[in-house]
Amino acid sequence: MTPTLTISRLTKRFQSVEALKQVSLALQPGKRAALLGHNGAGKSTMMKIILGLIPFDSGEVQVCGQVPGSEAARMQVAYLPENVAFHPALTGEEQIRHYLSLRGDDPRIAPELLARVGLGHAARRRIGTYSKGMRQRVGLAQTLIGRPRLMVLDEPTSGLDPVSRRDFYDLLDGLSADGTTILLSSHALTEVEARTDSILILSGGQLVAEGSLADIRAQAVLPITLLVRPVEGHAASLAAALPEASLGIDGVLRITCAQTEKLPLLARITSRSAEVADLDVNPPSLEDIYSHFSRRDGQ
Ligand SMILES: Nc1ncnc2c1ncn2[C@@H]1O[C@H](COP(=O)(O)OP(=O)(O)OP(=O)(O)O)[C@@H](O)[C@H]1O
Repeated sequence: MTPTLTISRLTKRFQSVEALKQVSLALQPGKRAALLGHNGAGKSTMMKIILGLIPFDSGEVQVCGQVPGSEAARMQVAYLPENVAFHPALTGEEQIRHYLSLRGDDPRIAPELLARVGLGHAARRRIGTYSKGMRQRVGLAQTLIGRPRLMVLDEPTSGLDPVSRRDFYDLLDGLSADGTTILLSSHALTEVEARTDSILILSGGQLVAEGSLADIRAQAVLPITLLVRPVEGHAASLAAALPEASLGIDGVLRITCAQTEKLPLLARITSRSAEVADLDVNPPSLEDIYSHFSRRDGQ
């Protein structure tokens, strides 16, 4: 399958700052990728290059097989900036009709696009009366124009409440199922962990981790935590049998171990199953993995 986005050895410098250093990646059709990184990691610079808004120094970038920013590429790419600004005096429907006309599409589909982002009920109200979340949805409706093959979304869920965030990711699921590739930047690690296919971590301009959460978890080789709840009256005997465990005030035994030690440890615990009321195995969270990779680069 031909990737929707291909970046190889991309380097971008602003005077003395090397904002992107030899970044290479490929996104396949229908994949949802989260771009993570500390402030100044190079996320916006990468998005601007993909959109063709700024030039780069070396490397190669192809958007749907085209040069970024070319008319052929722009026809297939949609962008949602972090802070969307619309004319407050226009209604949502008028604003989307305007964008449809600019692109030469039928303005009559504006209500349908607004309904898809959950704004059907407010389509004829002035944008000046919309909440931040509603304005964000107008932005999202605008990105649906022209059925783009690549959507570049800069912190699309900032300012959205939990239900709106869930609706937003449901919409992305539908778009990716139809083959649209989605690249979104976010600082909300928990939601991208659950709702994207791959994770890209930029640190100091370098792509320090790339892959599914399982892939990058394996690359990070971080310890896992086992939580063992003893049967009442057996905490002391179980703690004695598991000397590496620490007993919390909640009565739960906590053991941190390397991935390779997990199965032998589980065998030891289950051999005393009469004393164990419950057992949880907690792999490192995306937050742990993200801190690991960001720290590795001295951030
Ligand atoms: N026009 C510019 N001129 C000079 N330096 C710039 C310019 N644009 C970005 N930079 C620098 O390039 C680096 C990467 O910036 P970028 O905006 O891409 O980071 P980011 O990951 O998007 O950060 P944030 O999460 O804060 O938005 C930073 O050191 C920034 O100061």
